[in-house]
Amino acid sequence: MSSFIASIKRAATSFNPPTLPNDNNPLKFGIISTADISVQALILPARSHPSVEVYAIAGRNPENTEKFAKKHSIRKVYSGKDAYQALVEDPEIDVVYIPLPNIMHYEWTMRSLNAGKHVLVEKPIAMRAEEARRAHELAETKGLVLMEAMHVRFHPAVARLREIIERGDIGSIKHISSTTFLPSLAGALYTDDKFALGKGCMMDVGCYAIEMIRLVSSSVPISVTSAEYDTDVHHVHNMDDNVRGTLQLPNGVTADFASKISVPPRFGIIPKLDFGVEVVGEKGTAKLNQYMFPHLYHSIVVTDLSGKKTIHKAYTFSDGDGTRPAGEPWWSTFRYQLEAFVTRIKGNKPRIWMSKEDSVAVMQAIEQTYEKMGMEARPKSPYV
Ligand SMILES: NC(=O)C1=CN([C@@H]2O[C@H](COP(=O)(O)OP(=O)(O)OC[C@H]3O[C@@H](n4cnc5c(N)ncnc54)[C@H](OP(=O)(O)O)[C@@H]3O)[C@@H](O)[C@H]2O)C=CC1
Ligand SMILES: O=C1OC[C@@H](O)[C@H](O)[C@H]1O
Repeated sequence: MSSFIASIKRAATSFNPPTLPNDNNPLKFGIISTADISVQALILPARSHPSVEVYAIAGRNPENTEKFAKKHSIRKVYSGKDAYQALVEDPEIDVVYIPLPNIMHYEWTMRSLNAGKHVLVEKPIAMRAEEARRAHELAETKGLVLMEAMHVRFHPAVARLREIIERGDIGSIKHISSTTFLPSLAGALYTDDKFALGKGCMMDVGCYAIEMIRLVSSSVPISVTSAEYDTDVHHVHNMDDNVRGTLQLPNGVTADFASKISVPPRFGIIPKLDFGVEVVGEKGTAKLNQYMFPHLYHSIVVTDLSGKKTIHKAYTFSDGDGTRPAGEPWWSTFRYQLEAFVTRIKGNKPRIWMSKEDSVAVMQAIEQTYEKMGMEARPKSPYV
């Protein structure tokens, strides 16, 4: 009962976090578009980060954009046809956050970097591994920070799972299984026009399943050995859903993943979500249940060969210091991600990072999955 109440308290605080005053010279963030995800991914996390001010927003529709800015107390509004470019050129802005449809990520990352801004771009970083590489090369040349918002990496629960594996509790890894099942209420149904925007299950939640396998195994490269999909929920011939795949990792380790964005509710009403990663080792297994919203609840279940189970949980880090705080139990993956991103911009080393190599490896695995499914690859960015 007490853990249920603690979970409700964490959920309530994460949806309505305390607003801390900004420090003297906060980083000014500009958001390109009024995408819903910016609220969870940046606007709420920024409230409790003294070094972040969500300063500007750009949207295509003036009325919507004004309304969004007012609701979230954003000072500066750009709207209309040239709004995105005007925002990236705003000399006041230090960082651009890009929650645009996937097909637009590469273009607006390149435009923002060329305008001298640091960039936080939604997952997947681009349409192709080559675009991810080029974007990172430009960031390196310009001395700017670019990071793909692969938020599931950043929570202490994931770090704890890695510690358990690294200290040998389950012995050497043999197999990893990873699942991302999103309820149909939360996943947008695919229609024909979504292909051009770069949608598809692998570009949506499938990339998390791949990322979790990479993360717990610390493996680059990985290679996709088989993949299959269904189209029977959306009935759109080139839209993958219910993807199942297998992977080969270094040292003979194997993996499988399954991803769906349209899992029907249990009994017609209870949303069913499953974001789990299970690692099978020679001395036991370790499973992290619920890596997507781990601040709400999660568990890491370690089972030894005799069947004995030990449960671990981690809502904060145990080694907090001045540049890398321990966090708060209600901090979401997005709040920890923002902490790491700002730490890097300030020239310090974050505990966890999503590097160029990580982003390129995820994109490569997505490309390989489409190829193995015998499916048309998502379009490349038209931006040159
Ligand atoms: N981390 C997470 O948990 C989540 C991440 N995401 C990621 O965020 C990104 C955006 O998600 P998505 O579902 O595509 O969001 P939307 O379909 O809501 O699109 C985002 C915004 O892009 C702008 N836009 C510009 N051109 C177009 C266009 N041609 N069609 C539609 N919108 C356009 C619109 O803003 P405006 O009109 O204001 O300019 C729109 O609100 C994706 O990369 C997705 O992977 C999404 C959900 C959750
Ligand atoms: O990243 C995501 O996670 C949550 C989903 O609702 C969304 O479709 C996806 O892009």
